[in-house]
Amino acid sequence: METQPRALCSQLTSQHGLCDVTLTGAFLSWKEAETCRRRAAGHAYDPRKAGAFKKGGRCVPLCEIVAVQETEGEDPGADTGERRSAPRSPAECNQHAFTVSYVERGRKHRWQCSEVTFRCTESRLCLQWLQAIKEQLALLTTRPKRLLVYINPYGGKQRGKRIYEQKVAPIFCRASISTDVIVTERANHARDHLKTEADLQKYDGIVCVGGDGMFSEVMHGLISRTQRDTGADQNCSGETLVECSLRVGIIPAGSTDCVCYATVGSNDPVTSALHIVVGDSQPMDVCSIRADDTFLRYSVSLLGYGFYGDMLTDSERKRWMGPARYDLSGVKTFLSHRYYEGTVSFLLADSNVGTPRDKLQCRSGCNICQQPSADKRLCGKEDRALDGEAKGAWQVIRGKFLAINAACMSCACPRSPKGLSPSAHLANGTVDLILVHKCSRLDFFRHLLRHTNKDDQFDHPFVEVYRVRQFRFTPRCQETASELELELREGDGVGRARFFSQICRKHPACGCMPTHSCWNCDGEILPHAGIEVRVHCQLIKLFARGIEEQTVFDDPYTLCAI
Ligand SMILES: CCCCCCCCCCCCC/C=C/[C@@H](O)[C@H](COP(=O)(O)O)NC(=O)CCCCCCCCCCCCCCC
Ligand SMILES: Nc1ncnc2c1ncn2[C@@H]1O[C@H](COP(=O)(O)OP(=O)(O)O)[C@@H](O)[C@H]1O
Ligand SMILES: [Ca+2]
Repeated sequence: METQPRALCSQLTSQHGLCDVTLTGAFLSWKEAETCRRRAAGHAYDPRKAGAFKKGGRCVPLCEIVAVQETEGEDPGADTGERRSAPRSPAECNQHAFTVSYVERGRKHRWQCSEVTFRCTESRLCLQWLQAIKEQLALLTTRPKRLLVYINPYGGKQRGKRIYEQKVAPIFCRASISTDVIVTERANHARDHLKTEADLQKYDGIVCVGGDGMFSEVMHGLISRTQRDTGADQNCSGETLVECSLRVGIIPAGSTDCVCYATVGSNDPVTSALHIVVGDSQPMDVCSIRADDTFLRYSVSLLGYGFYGDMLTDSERKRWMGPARYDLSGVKTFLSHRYYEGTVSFLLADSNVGTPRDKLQCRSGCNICQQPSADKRLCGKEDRALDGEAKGAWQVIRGKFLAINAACMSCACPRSPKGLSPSAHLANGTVDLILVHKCSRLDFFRHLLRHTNKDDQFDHPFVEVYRVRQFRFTPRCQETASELELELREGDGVGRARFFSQICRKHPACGCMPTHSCWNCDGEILPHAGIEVRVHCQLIKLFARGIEEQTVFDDPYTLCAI
C-alpha cells in the first residue's frame, strides 16, 4: 500500500535569515520565520531587510526541483554575493547545510536554475531534509535518468558543442542524469545511428543539439526505428504508424530553431535543458510526405513550396553565412517574385479542431489537442478505407501561387514570434494549409511583414487558409494529359497557348523559365514538386510542455499562500 509522505516543517537558516521551511507531497516552501517577523514588529524595523527576506520566500512545486545536495564548507554569504570580513563564529563552523536547485521563471518563457541553501546546527536534521527531498524526487518517475545526446557542431553559428558543454551538461550533471554524447561527423550521422545502431533500451530519451534540420534527422531516425522494431511499414501508404515511446529534447543551436521555440516559447538552451530535467512531455503531430506512391520524408514545422522552397535552395549555397543566409536569400527570392501554377486538393479537418483564423492559440495543456476528435482517429489512415461521410469531400483549388505553405505547428521563431500560422496546434492531428495566390510585390511584402507584427497575415484577398488533415499538390507540368486537354477544350486561344507552352516547358532543352519550385521540408530541400501529405496525430513526443500562459510565477516576488 502506498503511504503518503509526511509533511516536514523546520526552522532553518537561509541567506536571508531564519525561515520556516515546509515540505509537503507537492511543494517545498520557505518564508520568513514567525519569530523573526514578531521581533521585527516589536523592535527597530528595517524595511530593507524585511523586503529582502520577503523576496527570498518561495513556494516551489516538487516537480520543479532540479536537485538537492549536501553543501560542505559553505560560506553562508557566498550565494548572496555578500563579502565576509569577519571570520566564522564557532556556531557557524558547526553548521550543516543542503542546497536545493529549482526552476525559476524569467521573462519571455525563459527558465533558469536558481539555488537556495539551508543551514542548521544539527547534522541529523540536515540529513532528514536531504533524505525527505530525495525521496520525493525519486517518486517523479517521468524524469529521464539516461540520455543519448547528438550534437551538430556545424549548426547555426557553429556553437552547438560549446552551448552543450557550458550551459547544458552542468545542469544534467546536477540532476544526476547520465549521458552518452555523440558529436556528429557528417550529415545524417545521427539519423543512421538511431535507425540501426543505437541501443535504445539503455535510454529514457534523446537530446539533439542543433537546429530544425538536426531535429528532423533525429526524428526520422527515431520514427523509422520504431516502425521497424514494431513491424510497421512506413513505406506502405495508409499504414497506421506506431508512436515513438522515447521523448526528444531539443537544445537550440541552429539557425531558425522553430520546433524548439514553438513548443517551449523560447530558444534558450538552459530553458530547454530544464524542461528535459523535469521530464516534461509534449506530443506532436508529424506529416508524412509521399510522391508517386513512395515515402519521401516527415515534416513537423514548415512545408513550403514556391517562396520558401526557392529561398532555401538559394540559402544552401550561402551556408557559410550562418543564420543570416535566410535573410539574404529571402530578399533575393522576394525580388525574383516567381509564381507557380498547379492544383491543390485537400480534406478539411473536423470543425471541432478549430480553424486557422481562431484567436485561440495552442498553449500548455491545450484543450483542442487533448480532445478525442475524428481527425485523430482518421489521420494517417488510408482514405480509401474510410466511408464517404467520415472521409469528407476533397476540395480542389487551381491557381498561380507565390507560396503554398503547410504548417503542422505555429512555426513561431525569433524572426516571427507568432509564426506562420499563429493558431496552429501542436497535437490535434491537423495541418494549416496557407495558399498565397499571385499578387503584386507590394501586397506580398505586406503579407510577409505581418508575420513580424500583430496584424493578421491571412487578412488579404490573395491569401486562403484551411485546416486540413491531408492534401496533395500537383504542379501544372505534372497535370495529366486529360486535365490539360480539358483546359484546352474549355479555353480559347489563351488556353491553347498555355497548353503548348506547357509541353515546351517539359523539355529542358528549350531553356525556358522553371515551371516548378521545390519544397522546403523543415529546412531540407525536397526536390519533388508533386507530393501528397498526411498528418499522423501525436506520432512523437518532446521534452516540452507547450507554451505556458503568463502566470503569477512570472512575478519572481510572488509568495504562494501555503
Ligand atoms: C519583411 C520581413 C519579412 C519577414 C518574414 C518572416 C517570415 C518568417 C516565417 C518563418 C517560418 C519559419 C519556419 C521554420 C522553418 C525551419 O524549419 C527551417 C529550418 O530551420 P533550421 O535552419 O534551424 O534548420 N527554416 C527556414 O526554412 C528558414 C525560414 C526563414 C525565412 C526567412 C524569410 C525572410 C524573408 C525576408 C523577405 C524580405 C523582403 C524584403 C524586401 C525588401
Ligand atoms: N557533422 C555534420 N556535418 C555536416 N552536416 C551535418 C552534421 N551534422 C548534422 N548535419 C546536417 O546539418 C544540417 C543543418 O543542421 P541544423 O542543426 O539544422 O543547423 P541550421 O539550423 O543552421 O540549418 C542538417 O541537414 C543536418 O543533417
Ligand atoms: Ca497540428
